[in-house]
Amino acid sequence: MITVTHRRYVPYAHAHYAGNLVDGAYSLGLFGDVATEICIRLDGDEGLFASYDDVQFKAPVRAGDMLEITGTVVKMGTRSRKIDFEVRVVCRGTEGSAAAVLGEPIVATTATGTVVVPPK
Ligand SMILES: C/C=C/C(=O)SCCNC(=O)CCNC(=O)[C@H](O)C(C)(C)COP(=O)(O)OP(=O)(O)OC[C@H]1O[C@@H](n2cnc3c(N)ncnc32)[C@H](O)[C@@H]1OP(=O)(O)O
Repeated sequence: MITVTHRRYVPYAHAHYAGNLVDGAYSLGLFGDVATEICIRLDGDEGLFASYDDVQFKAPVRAGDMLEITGTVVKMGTRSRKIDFEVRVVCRGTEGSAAAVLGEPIVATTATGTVVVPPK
């Protein structure tokens, strides 16, 4: 099964809540981009997101985080592709412009969703 990984820096312009927290929808936007690449690689089309079965916000995403976003296709239907998603924080700001690579990535967001590609 195909896995696609994106890496993304979270700009401070996206901080939305106290403590520089980013809104949960930010992770869903990142999942959409990963799903788009999966659809292009599998089907030569950007595809359309049909639904999420489950979304879990397990730990905060903060401005200044470096994220790793993965999507793995777990089921191929005729036109539907079910995908498991995960956002992991791999680097985080400490103070001022100082930042560190985390020894153990933090799993921040997980989801399962379905994309649909057009008929061939
Ligand atoms: C990659 C990221 C992109 C985006 O984020 S795009 C922005 C958000 N998404 C949208 O705007 C999409 C809006 N929705 C639609 O346009 C349509 O709505 C769909 C194209 C998603 C589906 O419509 P239709 O093609 O007419 O569906 P069907 O012919 O009834 O089913 C085709 C396959 O898709 C599965 N499916 C349909 N709806 C859902 C659903 N809501 N959740 C899970 N699966 C769905 C079915 O089962 C079947 O699957 P099987 O081909 O494998 O047999």
